[in-house]
Amino acid sequence: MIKFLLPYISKYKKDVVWASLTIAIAAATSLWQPKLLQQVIQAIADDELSKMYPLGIQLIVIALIGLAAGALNTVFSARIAMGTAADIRADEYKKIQTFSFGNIERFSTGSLVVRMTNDVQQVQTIVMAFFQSLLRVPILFVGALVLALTTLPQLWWVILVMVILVVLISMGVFQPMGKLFGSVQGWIEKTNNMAKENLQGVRVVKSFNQEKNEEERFDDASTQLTNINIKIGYLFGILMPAFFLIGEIAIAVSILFVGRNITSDPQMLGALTSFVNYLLQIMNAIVMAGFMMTFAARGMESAKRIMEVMDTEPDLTFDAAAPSEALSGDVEFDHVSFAYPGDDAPVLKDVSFKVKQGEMIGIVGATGSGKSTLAQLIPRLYDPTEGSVKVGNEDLRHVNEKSLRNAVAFVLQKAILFSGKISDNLRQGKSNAGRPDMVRAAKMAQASEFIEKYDDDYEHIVEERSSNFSGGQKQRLSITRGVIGEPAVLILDDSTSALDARSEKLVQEALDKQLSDTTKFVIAEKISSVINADRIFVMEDGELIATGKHHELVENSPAYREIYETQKAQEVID
Ligand SMILES: Nc1ncnc2c1ncn2[C@@H]1O[C@H](COP(=O)(O)OP(=O)(O)OP(=O)(O)O)[C@@H](O)[C@H]1O
Repeated sequence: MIKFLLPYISKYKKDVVWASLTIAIAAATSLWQPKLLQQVIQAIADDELSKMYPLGIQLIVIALIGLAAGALNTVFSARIAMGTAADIRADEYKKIQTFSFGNIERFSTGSLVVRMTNDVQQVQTIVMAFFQSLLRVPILFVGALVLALTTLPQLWWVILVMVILVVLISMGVFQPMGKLFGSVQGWIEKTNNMAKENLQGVRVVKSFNQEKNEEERFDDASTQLTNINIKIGYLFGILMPAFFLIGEIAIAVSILFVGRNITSDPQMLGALTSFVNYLLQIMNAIVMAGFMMTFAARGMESAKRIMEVMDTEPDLTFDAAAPSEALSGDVEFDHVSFAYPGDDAPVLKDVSFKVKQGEMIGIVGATGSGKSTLAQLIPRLYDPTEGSVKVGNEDLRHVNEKSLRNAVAFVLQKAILFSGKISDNLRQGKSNAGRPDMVRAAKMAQASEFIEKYDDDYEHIVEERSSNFSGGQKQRLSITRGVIGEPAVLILDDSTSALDARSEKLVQEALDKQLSDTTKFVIAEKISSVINADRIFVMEDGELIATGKHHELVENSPAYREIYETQKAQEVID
């Protein structure tokens, strides 16, 4: 953890120096106070009231210096802790941006969110605690020990017994507490995921009347989290009274052994008072060290989880040396097989085809046959396990990332828009798009009619999770974003499913006419959506079992004929 944190903390060298200095001053003042108190008591005992004033003033000044040093230390520690946390969060976010789909799926989005928020918060807490107690613990411990021993050396054994007892109890309590803190993180992640899933799927929850079930599921996880926190509370509950008891017994024993000397030796009263003070400071230092270790255990767990993210190599990187170029719309799969990362079963098996620029390809097949998977390899969301994928006659492993992103637009069935304005979302497809580009693209996607009804048309707000648009509207906006950059290759993955038949036909006609040079892959459930395609690919269990025009396939491919006839019969029933 130290190796991980050091480069971050070393950015705040000046604050580290100031935090250390101020805490050393604060610790020194708390060691000085009992000595002054001893002198005050001595002055009272000696009836030397003239000494009282300067001593009283000294006490107040020391207390004020201690207070100011403590306050300043909090400021410097907070600057280090918050700065470090912000830098880690930014680096983690940057790292996650380099992740492939596979990387993100392996962590799960919920886990990545907790690792970027709650775990960073834990690290921030430990850094803060560290700088607030960094020098305080050793200075207090050694200082109070030496001062106690010089004040009443005959009571060395009281100190020894107390230190042994406090250390033993600390070890017994802080160790299980550290373990419990570790498991708290896992349960926070689980409850966060549950809350996220429930809120995102709130329509399903409500329409299937699942509120009660969801509540129970959440309650179970939340109860587990509560139970762990209660156990931590119990341990704290034992810890504090145990320490107080040890402290009180140590004080009582000290008084018992030297108290009777007070009448014969008046100096003994002041010495005893300051000894007792130092005893408490020694105990304080050990307890603080225990807390630090527990915090460190929790922070370590979080730092480990952050480091896992930072140490993950993106399993798909683009060739930085590849030159930027305008790729043509030719697409080729050469004996491509593919299994999802972490899965052995191939989802695509030895798929080969060549598509010429400007062709329109329909892709049909049963659900789970591998249509979307095939499409995802074209913008290189994954690399094939075997074989190669080429766009513009270039193997994607040797293509410049920007060139590929400019060449291939992918429109998903589940339209995802970002909060902001419609225009912001469209500019994701073409960064310098002006209003005429937007109007032209929206017309192609049959989106202009509804966008232009808004007073602020293309500047209309997209709310979080695009909740102010219907499913069909979202799909149209998503298609608009896909076509606005006039890509060399356009993939529509079931992305007209929420459009009525007439709108779907209009979109296809517009794409045919206005994007005639663009290669189009249209994945469709209904054959009627791709009946006019230049070629139709038929997928079955990850294999490309037939290709051809509609009438050819009806004649030559029994699998295609079966799908077609089933759908035709269904249409008659409908
Ligand atoms: N991210 C993933 N990780 C692991 N397996 C996956 C993943 N996505 C899909 N699969 C599996 O790959 C197979 C092919 O899925 P794919 O989504 O490509 O099929 P599809 O033909 O597009 O289906 P549909 O018509 O239902 O969209 C399925 O068996 C599916 O379970």
